[in-house]
Amino acid sequence: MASTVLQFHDVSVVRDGNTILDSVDWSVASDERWVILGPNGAGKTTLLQIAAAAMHPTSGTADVLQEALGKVDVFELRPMIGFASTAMARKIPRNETVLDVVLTAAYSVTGRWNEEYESIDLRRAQRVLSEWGLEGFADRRFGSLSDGEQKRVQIARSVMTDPELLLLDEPAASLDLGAREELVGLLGGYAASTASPAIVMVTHHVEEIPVGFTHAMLLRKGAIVTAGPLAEALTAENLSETFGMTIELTETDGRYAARAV
Ligand SMILES: Nc1ncnc2c1ncn2[C@@H]1O[C@H](COP(=O)(O)OP(=O)(O)OP(=O)(O)O)[C@@H](O)[C@H]1O
Repeated sequence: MASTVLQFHDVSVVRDGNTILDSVDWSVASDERWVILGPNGAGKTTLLQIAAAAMHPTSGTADVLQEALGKVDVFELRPMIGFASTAMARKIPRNETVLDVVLTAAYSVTGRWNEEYESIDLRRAQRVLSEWGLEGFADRRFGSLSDGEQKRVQIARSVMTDPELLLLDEPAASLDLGAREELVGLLGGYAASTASPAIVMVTHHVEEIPVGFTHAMLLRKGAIVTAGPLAEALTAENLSETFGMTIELTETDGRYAARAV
């Protein structure tokens, strides 16, 4: 049975007198796959930071994996959360091998030092690499990979610990069309598996929503425009309100495309 992995009640974040998140109520169940869309500065990354137990709300309550932020040791919570973002990627040493980038997730570190890895970790890392289309890449240096390959390594790293919640901040940003399609296809396959955790993905483009994603949140100026099942939330009308322009939305075989009218 599905359990609740995120429960936000009246969550606000204020920084330097600016309201970055404004009274957000949100609930995510373990079998849901969410996409979060909104203009630059809408608060998407801030929302993800709270979901990652990396930031506390200024007011309101946020339960992550059924633990209330502020009352739980976040260092116990974080290993159960996979988080892939550009900020995380910057911490990965360029000369680290792909295998070590993924393996070190088991120890919540970046950069291999003298840890002894169990063979079970090694086998899991190799399986995760092959699931993300990275067979044959184990010995390559992270810095020598293409953007698309690096993004897939980051996701492989974030699922290495078998998390209960997977957070992806713009996983397809800067990818060319082929690399994007490859990644969106892999994410769709991953999302379809009942063994996969709850997923929350921030993106700027509806074209990057994998087939099988179930829910959407549209954010504007820190406030929710709409949040709910994908078919109800992701409409031309809601996108137009979110981006402040008239937008046309099309859907073909579970993939979306949008443009201004
Ligand atoms: N520590 C901070 N102090 C002051 N302002 C901040 C801080 N962190 C974020 N902000 C501001 O909060 C707003 C929301 O930022 P956030 O990164 O969450 O937006 P976003 O929707 O992810 O944007 P983008 O799509 O451009 O990545 C921005 O205007 C940003 O400048």
